[in-house]
Amino acid sequence: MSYAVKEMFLTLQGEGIHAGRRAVFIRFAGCNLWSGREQDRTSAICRFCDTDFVGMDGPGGGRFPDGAALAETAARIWGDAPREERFAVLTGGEPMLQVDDGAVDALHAQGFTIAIESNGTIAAHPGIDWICISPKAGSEVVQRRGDELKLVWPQDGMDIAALEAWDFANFLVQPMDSDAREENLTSAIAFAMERPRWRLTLQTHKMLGLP
Ligand SMILES: C[S@@+](CC[C@H](N)C(=O)[O-])C[C@H]1O[C@@H](n2cnc3c(N)ncnc32)[C@H](O)[C@@H]1O
Ligand SMILES: Nc1nc2[nH]cc(C(=O)O)c2c(=O)[nH]1
Ligand code: SF4
Ligand SMILES: [Mg+2]
Repeated sequence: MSYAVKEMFLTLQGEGIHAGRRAVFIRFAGCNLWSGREQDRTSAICRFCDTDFVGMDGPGGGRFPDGAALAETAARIWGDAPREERFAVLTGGEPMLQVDDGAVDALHAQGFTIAIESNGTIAAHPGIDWICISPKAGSEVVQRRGDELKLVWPQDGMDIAALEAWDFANFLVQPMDSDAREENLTSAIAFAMERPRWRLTLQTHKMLGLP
């Protein structure tokens, strides 16, 4: 199938266990928890999104006819750095609306280790090498195992004990970026102080001025 990609760019992973790692980000267009239109935000399931994922008009974005075209562009963006370190982060929008065998096999054929950032409402593709799930209150998460669970905090109506029963190797709490970011940071610090199983993660790319 073809893929609608908002943007594709080289940066450092800003969040989570792989923070600081060189990565090609592939931001797929569209999400199942919000249309991406501001007028729909207050009625959406996910209301705090910090990302423009509408359309295919960003840097490196476009319609890719098949996995080979997607992966060749990712490899070109990775450039001359060592091939054995190639690392791609599939995000969006919700990448699992589009990611399929064609994308995963072609990225692997180009030597990429593949990570995903997903809301977990659609099962992750089994070929993905690193699964990060970020649950959203009011949604049904079906992907309850993976490498990192990244809880954006605070979120009303989140059952933390239920999250802790899921099968993740790492439990991370990330302060919500909003007009209340300072209170949210204080709350996220308190969350991690009270629950030593959870680690604080910050959106370091925003501090560094990286995309
Ligand atoms: C834009 S989402 C795209 C991937 C997927 N739809 C998801 O929600 O996981 C990428 C990451 O940013 C997080 N995020 C989105 N808005 C945020 C905000 N305002 N503050 C902190 N993290 C946010 C999401 O929870 C997710 O972990
Ligand atoms: N540098 C950088 N790191 C990120 N980690 C997760 C991101 C995302 O939007 O999925 C993101 C992003 O947009 N930029
Ligand atoms: S699920 Fe992810 S991409 Fe969709 S609106 Fe929420 S944070 Fe944004
Ligand atoms: Mg982001």
